[in-house]
Amino acid sequence: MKIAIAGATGRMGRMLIEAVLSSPDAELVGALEHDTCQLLGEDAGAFLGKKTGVAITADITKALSGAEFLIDFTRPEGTMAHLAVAQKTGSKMIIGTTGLSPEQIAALKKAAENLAIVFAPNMSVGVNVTFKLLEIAAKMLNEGYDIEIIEAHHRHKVDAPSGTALRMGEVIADALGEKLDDVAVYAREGHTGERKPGSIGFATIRGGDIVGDHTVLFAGEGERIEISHKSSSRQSYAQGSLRAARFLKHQSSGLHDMQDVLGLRK
Ligand SMILES: NC(=O)C1=CN([C@@H]2O[C@H](COP(=O)(O)OP(=O)(O)OC[C@H]3O[C@@H](n4cnc5c(N)ncnc54)[C@H](OP(=O)(O)O)[C@@H]3O)[C@@H](O)[C@H]2O)C=CC1
Ligand SMILES: O=C(O)C1=N[C@H](C(=O)O)C[C@H](O)C1
Repeated sequence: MKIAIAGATGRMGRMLIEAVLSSPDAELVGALEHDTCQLLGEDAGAFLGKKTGVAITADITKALSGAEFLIDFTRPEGTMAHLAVAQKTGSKMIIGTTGLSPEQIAALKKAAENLAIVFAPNMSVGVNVTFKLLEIAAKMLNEGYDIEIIEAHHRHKVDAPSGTALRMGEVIADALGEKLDDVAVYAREGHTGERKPGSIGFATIRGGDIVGDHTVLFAGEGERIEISHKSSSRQSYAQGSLRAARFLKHQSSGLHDMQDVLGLRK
C-alpha cells in the first residue's frame, strides 16, 4: 500500500509514519505539512533516525502523486483542503480528524460518491467494540438510569467534547430512539435546576499527556454502571488506520467508518 501521511510532524502523524515504516505491506510515499512548518524538506523519518527518501512537503499535489492512500489526522480545514486534491489524484482517504462541522461532513459524503473514504473519530479496535457495548447497555438500561459521558485528553487537544465522546452519545441516543441534538447537555454552570430526565450529559477534562479516556456512566437508584475505555498509547489509532487502508483496497467509493472496517455494523 503506497501511503501518504498528512500532519506528518504531529502527534498522530509521527505515530503513523512509524507504523507505516514497520508494516511489511505499507510504503511511505508522501509526508504533508502546512507551509509554516519548520521541518519542510527534512526526511519524514528523521525523528526516528531513519532515512525514508520522502521529504516533508507543503505541496499537496506532490505529496499525493503516487499515493493510493492518504491518512489524515490534522484539523478540519486541513482535511478539507487535502480532500479536494485527493479527489483529483484518486487517493483513498483515511480521516481521523475530529471537530468537523455538519457542512464539512456533508462535503465528505458528497466526495465519497466517487472516492473511498474511512472517516472515524476513533480508529482503535477497543473503542469501536465499546460502541457496541454501549448500544447493548443503553437498550437494557433505558429506564431509571441517567447517562453521563466523561472524557479526558491531553492539554493540547483543541476540540471538545472529543469526537469519540460525541459518537458515544450518538450511539446511545440512537439505541434509545432519540437524536443526540435533542437530548445532549454539553455544559452546566450556576443554578441549573434538577437534571432533565432523558438527557445525556457531557463532561470534559483537559490536562497533561492523557492520551484519551472515555467513561459512560449509567447512574440509577442504588447502583451505577460505568463502561470505560482508556488509551495509554496512540499505537492503536495508527494500527486501526492501517486496517482501514487494507479495507479500502477493496472499495471504490463510499463513506465508511471503523464499524465497517471491523465488521461490527449490525
Ligand atoms: N480518529 C482517531 O482515532 C484519532 C483522532 N485524532 C484527531 O486527529 C487530529 C490530530 O491530532 P494530533 O495528532 O494529536 O494533533 P497535532 O496537533 O499533534 O497534529 C496535527 C498536525 O496537523 C497539522 N495541521 C494543523 N492545521 C493544519 C492545516 N490547516 N492544514 C494542514 N495541516 C495542519 C499540524 O501542524 P502544526 O503543528 O504546524 O500546526 C500538525 O502537524 C485531531 O483532530 C484529533 O482529535 C487523534 C487521535 C486519534
Ligand atoms: O485529540 C486526541 O488526542 C484524540 N482525539 C480523538 C477524539 O476526539 O475522540 C480520539 C482520541 O480520543 C484521541
